[in-house]
Amino acid sequence: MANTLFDKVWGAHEIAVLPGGASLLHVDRHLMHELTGVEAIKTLERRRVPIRNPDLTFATVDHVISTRPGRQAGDAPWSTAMVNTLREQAEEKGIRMFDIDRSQGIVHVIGPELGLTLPGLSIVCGDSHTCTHGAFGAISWGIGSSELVHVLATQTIRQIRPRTMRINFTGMPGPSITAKDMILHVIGVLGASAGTGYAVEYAGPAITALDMEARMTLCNLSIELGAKIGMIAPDETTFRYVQGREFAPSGDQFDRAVTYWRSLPSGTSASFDREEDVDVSQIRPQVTWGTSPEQVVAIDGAVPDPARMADAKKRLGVSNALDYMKLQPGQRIDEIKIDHVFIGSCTNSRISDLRAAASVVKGRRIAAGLTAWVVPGSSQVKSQAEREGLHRIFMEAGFQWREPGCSMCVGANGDMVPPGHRCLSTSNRNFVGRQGPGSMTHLASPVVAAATAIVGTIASPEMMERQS
Ligand SMILES: CC(C)[C@H](C(=O)O)[C@@H](O)C(=O)O
Ligand code: SF4
Repeated sequence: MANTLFDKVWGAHEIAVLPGGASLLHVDRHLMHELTGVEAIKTLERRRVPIRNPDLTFATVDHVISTRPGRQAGDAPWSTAMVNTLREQAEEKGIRMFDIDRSQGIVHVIGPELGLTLPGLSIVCGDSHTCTHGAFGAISWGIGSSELVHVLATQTIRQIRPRTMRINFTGMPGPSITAKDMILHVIGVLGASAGTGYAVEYAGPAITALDMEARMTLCNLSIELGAKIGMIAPDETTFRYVQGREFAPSGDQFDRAVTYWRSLPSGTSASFDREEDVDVSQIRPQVTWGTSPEQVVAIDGAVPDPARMADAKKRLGVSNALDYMKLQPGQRIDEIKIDHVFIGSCTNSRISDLRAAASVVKGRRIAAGLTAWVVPGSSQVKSQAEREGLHRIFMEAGFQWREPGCSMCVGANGDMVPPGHRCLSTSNRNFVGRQGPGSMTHLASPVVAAATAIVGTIASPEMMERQS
């Protein structure tokens, strides 16, 4: 039996199988942000335990840092203190920190951008969207606070080996369909807990055709499918992306690395604990209507009607979500009026996302009364966008152009959608209160976000064109 991509990478990191069956794995890269990192380092200090390998921990500030132009730290005393504490800790412990003067950004955007994220590595971070890095063929997952302390102290992690699942994307999606639509559709079809206990590999021609940024968007939502790990086999697209990045191997070492990386993809006879086929050939742009990413429909569809549902539990779930979202059963998606548009987050804040959104917005104005933000994923993305003049396109249309960070994805820094307001967001979670207490979130792709900002009701670029 040929091994899967997951089995090969896992096997290369397994130091021992512990009594009870869990594995002890070596951690190649530990990524850190202020919201979970600061406390972990304080715990180590209290216990007088040194950091085992500070060279393999890489820190940035993203969750609580202000995104206001001219920002230095937080917008509040507590967030400023948290950012400054991480700065002091990094300095003192010899941890490399990507601060606002140097490649700062959302941890899952800067890892790949700096070449820290590579095929075949094990990568952990105290953050559930660490699954993003699986786009490179790494095993990469979010860890909890006690695990974080363990990783800092030992550079290893104890982990129960997940089962393997392959999701085969069949058919090629139409030209206006993005990776965000593909993964939201998969979550809609399989459900938000389908991946629980599995490491998922995404495969098929529709996956191979994606560029690296789109692959990251897709893997980013693995945790919304329930899977801590989501992976895509490394290929020429991956190697081209990695080559020349700051922390990627270079020269001879790059060639040797590529030789190894070519051995990683699942063999043709690899077997998985579970396989699913999902047809993406007919899908339309996807928009969530409820309070879980699985509550998703096509943009030209309608909100479901719980009265038509046979299953009592499902009926209750749907009607609770509709109540919270202040929507009527059967209401058309394109009739939903939006107050806020947020283009950002580790899902969709990379340069290709901003280019796609800017191409929709160019020469137009956002709808009257609507607030629209663009928050680039990193300072590298921001500078690149500014070199291309994208910031001007957004600002001339009435968008706010902010500094990099998580921002309104979770509102940890105070960037929140006001209570009772409805936001079309390019992020990955639409949970109750996710973007602020009483806020309502609809998830969609950057092009849908851009068109929605212009029209004022949920719209695709095609719908926007038809209206003008
Ligand atoms: C705050 C952080 C720990 C959290 C996560 O783990 O994902 C956040 O990034 C999120 O997206 O909800
Ligand atoms: S952008 Fe959102 S999802 Fe991503 S790490 Fe930040 S808070 Fe979490």
